[in-house]
Amino acid sequence: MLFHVRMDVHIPTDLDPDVRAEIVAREKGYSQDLQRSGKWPHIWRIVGEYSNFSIFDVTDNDELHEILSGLPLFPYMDIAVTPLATHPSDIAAG
Ligand SMILES: O=C(O)CC1=CCC(=O)O1
Repeated sequence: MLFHVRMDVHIPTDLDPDVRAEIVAREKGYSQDLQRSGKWPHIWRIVGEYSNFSIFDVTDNDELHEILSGLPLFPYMDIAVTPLATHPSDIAAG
């Protein structure tokens, strides 16, 4: 199942810089492992915002929830999930 996910990051400005750097580094590793596995095939920075648009390719809602709630930055994010279905005009879908 494909999902479009928007993540808006709001790290408190008073968070210790070393703690912030450690969380952001863990986030990168977590994300890149999932990208390599094929479960997170796209991630795009939204221009001018500390936000991203991502595509997830997972088995079901529960797997997506597990992945998103495991993000090191999860406590500092607003997340919006949109499930995707095949468009009848998509030539790639046949
Ligand atoms: O910077 C972001 O958009 C938050 C994020 C998600 C995965 C990652 O590496 O950073």
